[in-house]
Amino acid sequence: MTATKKAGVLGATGSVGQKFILLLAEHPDFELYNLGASVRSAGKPYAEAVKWRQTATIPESARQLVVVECKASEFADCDVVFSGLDSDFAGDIEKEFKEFGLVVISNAKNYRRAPDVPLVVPLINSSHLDVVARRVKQARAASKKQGYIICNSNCSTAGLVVPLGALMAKFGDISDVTVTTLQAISGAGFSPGVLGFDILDNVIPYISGEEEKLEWETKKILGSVAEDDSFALRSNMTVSAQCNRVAVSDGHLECVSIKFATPNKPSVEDVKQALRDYVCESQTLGCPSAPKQCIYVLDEVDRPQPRLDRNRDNGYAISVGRVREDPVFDFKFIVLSHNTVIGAAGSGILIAETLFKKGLL
Ligand SMILES: NC(=O)C1=CN([C@@H]2O[C@H](COP(=O)(O)OP(=O)(O)OC[C@H]3O[C@@H](n4cnc5c(N)ncnc54)[C@H](OP(=O)(O)O)[C@@H]3O)[C@@H](O)[C@H]2O)C=CC1
Ligand SMILES: N[C@@H](CC(=O)OP(=O)(O)O)C(=O)O
Repeated sequence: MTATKKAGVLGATGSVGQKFILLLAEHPDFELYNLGASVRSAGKPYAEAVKWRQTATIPESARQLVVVECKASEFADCDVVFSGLDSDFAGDIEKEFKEFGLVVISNAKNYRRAPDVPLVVPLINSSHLDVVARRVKQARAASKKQGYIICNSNCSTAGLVVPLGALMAKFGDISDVTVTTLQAISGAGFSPGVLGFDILDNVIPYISGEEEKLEWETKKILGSVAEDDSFALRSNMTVSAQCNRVAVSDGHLECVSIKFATPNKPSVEDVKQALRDYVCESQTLGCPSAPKQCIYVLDEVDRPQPRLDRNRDNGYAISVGRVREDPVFDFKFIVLSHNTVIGAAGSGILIAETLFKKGLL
């Protein structure tokens, strides 16, 4: 099958960027067309510019592509641009791309709180893309090219909101959430990343800004779209997060407790079944990267585990285990998500596939 849409990747040499290269290399709809990174990398063939850290080898389709600077004019022919840029630089660069009329799907934090920017975890709130759909249709009717930014969430937030959203869809509002994360080192990126000496034989109980992101982004993602197309935060939910860095390469594990707003509580078996039954829009649309199952509920007492479970459905699925009653809240469980796939590059690709299926790219 020949890919029909040209894709650019910004930050192509980084932790998220390398995952984009792997996931897009054989993609049926998107062709790796332009790769961007800093001036340190620009001008070199990708294989020379990148310090490759994936277990799969560099795809042939990327090896010889010459990395360019992240200037919108270099990406003028792209139908979609995926950004895995360092957040120190993503703000200005993504804005320039949007103003140039390009579609940017960003992994950086810079625009997640912007009132007109959808913050999307495609397994749970792809409905927020409707805002973009309306803007694109209006622009097309006026024969204009519409640039816009869509953001992915923080990687820990992506894992958390999937079971929360699935349970809210079945049983109604959740009023209280506590989450303690054990986050992989790939989440800290490669430049400079976590020093081996700091993480070996150790756990670091602090990740800058992470707890605030989990507590805020969850409410935007699980919130609604107001009549004026702004995003209304879910105000009746309190989220409390504690974040830790652990010596795992990929895969964020999260210990979650939840309390439902309703006095009529489901049983543990009802909760497990609702998670297993959950179906997302990218599945019903037939998006090529959609997981076979959004949420795998594991019954083994010692699962999920990052090394054993992070690659379910190529990293696009979430694993949930140890679902049980909580003596303080209602239920507690463990969530595992692949931080650079469904927590980053994979989410971006599912968003683009959803736009493509809906004729918006
Ligand atoms: N890692 C993860 O699990 C997740 C990360 N994110 C977010 O995604 C983004 C990328 O993260 P990550 O891949 O981990 O980071 P890395 O540090 O691994 O990669 C950063 C990328 O940005 C490029 N870059 C740095 N400076 C500039 C510049 N001045 N101009 C253009 N490009 C530049 C680098 O290019 P060069 O090699 O040339 O320096 C590199 O390609 C961040 O905003 C991060 O917060 C989001 C979700 C999950
Ligand atoms: N901070 C996350 C990675 C991430 O998602 O960052 P951000 O929210 O800035 O995109 C981690 O360290 O694992």
